[in-house]
Amino acid sequence: MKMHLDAPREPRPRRRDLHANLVEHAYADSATLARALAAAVACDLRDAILTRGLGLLAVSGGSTPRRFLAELGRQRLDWARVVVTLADERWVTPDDPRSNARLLRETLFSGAAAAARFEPLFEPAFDATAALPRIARRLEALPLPFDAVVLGMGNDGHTASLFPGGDTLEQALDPLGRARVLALHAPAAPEPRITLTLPTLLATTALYLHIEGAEKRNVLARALDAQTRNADMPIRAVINCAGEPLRMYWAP
Ligand SMILES: O=C1O[C@H](COP(=O)(O)O)[C@@H](O)[C@H](O)[C@H]1O
Repeated sequence: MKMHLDAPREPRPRRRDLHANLVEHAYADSATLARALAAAVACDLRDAILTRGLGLLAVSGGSTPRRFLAELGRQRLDWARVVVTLADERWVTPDDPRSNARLLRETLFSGAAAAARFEPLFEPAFDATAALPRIARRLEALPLPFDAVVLGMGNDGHTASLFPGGDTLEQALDPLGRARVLALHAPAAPEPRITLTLPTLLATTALYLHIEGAEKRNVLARALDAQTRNADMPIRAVINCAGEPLRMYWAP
């Protein structure tokens, strides 16, 4: 397994293997976690810029990553050489408070990182399904693998917008599936979603899971239970299928 450095001068995290393919980095609080995760992702991007001239990053939305995204935007990086997309998007307009693109505008892209190129998972269209071909064309042009993918997780075990009960979940979880991105409707999701598929999320050099709080830790433990199926809690499919151990960043 590869070693990597956490943020310089920060207290060392508690680090332990929770599963053959899941390494936990536990921090004392959310602010320390955000700095450490931002420093780790910035290292991945700088390395990629040196190696191949650009850094390719996918980040998640929702409520958890706000502080991390703001920290990441403050990292010293040649942002003009970075391409950013989302792991998933809610089917709302880009100025809606639930838009993950809006979250990025308010955090990651509020300073120097605005020089990065952003590939949104949104196109003006009648609905998510109608927008999909245009979004997919843009995503297919990205030079995968990603250099870093940062996932979140909901309390039902969804990650990106791979929701239990989603109408296209089986296709989205197919490790050999060809689609990079799909539209998905799920009973638990308040609006239709656009999500990167499992093989797309796993096409990355570094794969992170950012979760906070005791409840999400318990959700993760349930996902790893022998009785759980990938389709019940899709985060399980990510952990089991990732080519490199998933780096879980957690704080209480
Ligand atoms: O809807 C979503 O939920 C998950 C988890 O969000 P959180 O608010 O519980 O942190 C997120 O990872 C995903 O990107 C988002 O669209």
